[in-house]
Amino acid sequence: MNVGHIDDVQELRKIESTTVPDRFVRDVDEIKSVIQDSSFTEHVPIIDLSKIGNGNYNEIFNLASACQEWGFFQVINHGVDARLVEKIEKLGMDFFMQPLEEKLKYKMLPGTVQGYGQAFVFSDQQKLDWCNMFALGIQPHFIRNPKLWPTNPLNFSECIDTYTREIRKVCEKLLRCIAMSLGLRAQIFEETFGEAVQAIRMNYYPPCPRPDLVLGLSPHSDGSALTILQQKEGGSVGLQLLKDNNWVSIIPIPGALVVNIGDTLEVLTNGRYKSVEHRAVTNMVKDRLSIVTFYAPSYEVELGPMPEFIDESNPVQYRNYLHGEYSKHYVTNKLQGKRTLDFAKLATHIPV
Ligand SMILES: O=C(O)CCC(=O)C(=O)O
Ligand SMILES: [Fe+2]
Repeated sequence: MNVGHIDDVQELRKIESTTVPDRFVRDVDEIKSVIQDSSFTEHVPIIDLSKIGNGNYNEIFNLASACQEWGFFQVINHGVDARLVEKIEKLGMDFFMQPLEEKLKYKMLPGTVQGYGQAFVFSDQQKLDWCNMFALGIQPHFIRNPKLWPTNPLNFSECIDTYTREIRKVCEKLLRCIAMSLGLRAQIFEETFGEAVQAIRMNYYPPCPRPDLVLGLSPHSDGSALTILQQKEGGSVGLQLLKDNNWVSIIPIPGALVVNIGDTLEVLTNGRYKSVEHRAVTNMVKDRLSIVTFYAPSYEVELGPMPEFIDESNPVQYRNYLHGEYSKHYVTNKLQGKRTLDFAKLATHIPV
């Protein structure tokens, strides 16, 4: 695989150029509406997780509509300690601010998705994202690569361990709530998933001299069941989702977690809850750190639409497959909107 030369965007930033290398410059149609129309003010729904814990059916109803209409929502009162959130953000920033040489000790090798670098680059023709990533497999334990767990900054790895354990509880709780919002038994996903796979990715977007020409992260849907994203306060607004053909910015609520439906839940619900295409854009003066958790079924689990979502007016839309096969397909293809899910989509028959 020849991925060509991949510039490290933080190093580019140090040159203080007013231009960006060609490999980062997107085609016009790809970039459209990166500069937001400020009159576009729709907000993703807000879900109060503490209300659901108290059996508030109204909030479950809100969750159902958030999943169905948006595929994205912000969660408040999620129970993760604010000090832990602050700590991982600080250590994450400290990690990215280290000299390149230190970070390259954990280099993400071409074609792999763990460590420091740019994932999803497979050819020297591919455009690059204005982003540095640091990713780790967390659970089950066998997906961990201990060589990639940093010794610097001090306590970073320990903090990742604590943080991911806390976030896992939120994932489990959210999946129970989502099951209830679909009229299913709360434990159904837990039972289906087996020993769930959990991974973390920190995305660091330095300021960019030409935010109008580049993307922070290419449009994609997530291959997970559920994704939880936390963003450092004071950073730029960067995450956008595609709704009714418009890119809508998610304005962060301090302390909230952004949650989105991944491809796996789309398949399981036979398209009732769909994964939504999203991307990140950059800013000329502000940087941004996002800390993202991907939560998915065990690799050995066979997935396909659940019978509860199939009837005469809702024919089967996806085939059955092992989650491990999908996961492999996902990480060996470039990010390209929702195209990755074609892997599972059945051809739709147009009646004649
Ligand atoms: O940084 C962001 O806002 C987007 C991150 C994301 O979509 C991802 O890591 O899958
Ligand atoms: Fe994503």
